[in-house]
Amino acid sequence: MVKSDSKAPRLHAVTRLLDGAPDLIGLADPEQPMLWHRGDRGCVGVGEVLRLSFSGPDRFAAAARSWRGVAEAARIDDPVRLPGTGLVALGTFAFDDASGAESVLVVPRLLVARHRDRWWVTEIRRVDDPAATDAPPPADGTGAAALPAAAPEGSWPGVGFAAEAVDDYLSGVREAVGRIDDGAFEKVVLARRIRGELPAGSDLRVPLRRLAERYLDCWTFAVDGLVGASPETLIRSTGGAVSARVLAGTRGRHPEDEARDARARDELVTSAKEQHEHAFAVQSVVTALAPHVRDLSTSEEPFPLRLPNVWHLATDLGASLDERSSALELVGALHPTAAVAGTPTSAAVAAIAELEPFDRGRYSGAVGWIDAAGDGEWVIALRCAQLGDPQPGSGARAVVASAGGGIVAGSDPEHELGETVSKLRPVTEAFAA
Ligand SMILES: C=C(O[C@H]1C=CC=C(C(=O)O)[C@@H]1O)C(=O)O
Repeated sequence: MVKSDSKAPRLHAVTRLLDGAPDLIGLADPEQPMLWHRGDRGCVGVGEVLRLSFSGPDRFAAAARSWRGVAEAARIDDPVRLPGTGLVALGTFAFDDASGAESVLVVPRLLVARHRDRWWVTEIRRVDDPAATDAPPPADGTGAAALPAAAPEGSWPGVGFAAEAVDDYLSGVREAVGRIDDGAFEKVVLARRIRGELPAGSDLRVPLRRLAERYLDCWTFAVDGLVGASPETLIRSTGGAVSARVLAGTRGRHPEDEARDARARDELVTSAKEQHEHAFAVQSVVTALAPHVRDLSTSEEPFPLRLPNVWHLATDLGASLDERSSALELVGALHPTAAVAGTPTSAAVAAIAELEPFDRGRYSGAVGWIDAAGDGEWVIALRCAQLGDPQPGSGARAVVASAGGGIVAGSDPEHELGETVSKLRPVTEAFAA
């Protein structure tokens, strides 16, 4: 492992267009998948040439600095020049400054990717690796690269989950509402966890495919054992254009009953409490982004975003980048938004540390990718599960999923609990037998 403070290793990245249209999920490693996927865009990483590891309050800034060093030292042969061609790292960052979870940037050995109707492969080698050559990926005679072969999909026994400490969650929500009434803060996001066990040899491409096929408006991801499908874009930064999608305010869906489902949506859109909760989240993103951008605009009214499991109140933001901030620097400026922490931020983060009886790890942190130009896409790590290392002997892996919700004046603990059940559905259904 290369530590963030060591001299930047020299990488050589070669990108070539692909002739065919590979099944990206099929190419993922069954047990250690590395994936970023939404509709007709995405990438799969195979193997690993570099891993940078970070922790503590400086983790985003240290990662941005290290990545800039790696990118500047790299040799990049990229005639394709699309978002995500050339040298790319995928990453996942912990929520809390004091988290015991590692934040990482990982550069795969091979990246197979798609942007609409263009497909490409990037091969990355370490220049200091004696096995490295200057040879580009094998070409098929037309200048396009040849496709790697996908292994057939294996078995999926399924994971059943058990809830942890539901009473602690309910009493935490009651305590938070009391503190809000006393004026300690205005909003806090409290979460709870569920836990399961994945038998050895399970093929994680099965839940990833389910998430990608079902959650079309979400980014399906797998980075260093963090697997999920998030609807909330923290930041997308490509070629000087910046965008984000802020979510806060939720109702469970009722797809089996159209009238009831429409009532849930209308109730969400007209609820003063939900609009209030949403406004905090939008304001936190606008305030954090404003120093880095110009021409910042938002969708006029929060709109109802329909996902298979929930309705969310959503606001889309767009802007032009005003300086040479990389996507990672923007992530560092934005995190944690009021969609996952609360308002004011520091009081909310302190209340989370006190009222949630666990380390969130990477849940509600950031997950995404960055390229050598500093462009990238990062989502808030929601609707996801963290897989542990294989246990000695059995090879089974712990699977821990978390979900939370914004607590404001008037929040009802049982209602909030129900909301976390809806938010956990992407994971519980994708991991089911
Ligand atoms: C904190 C979570 O969701 C956030 C994103 C959308 C809506 C939210 C809400 O309505 O409370 C949360 O702020 C989660 O999914 O665990």
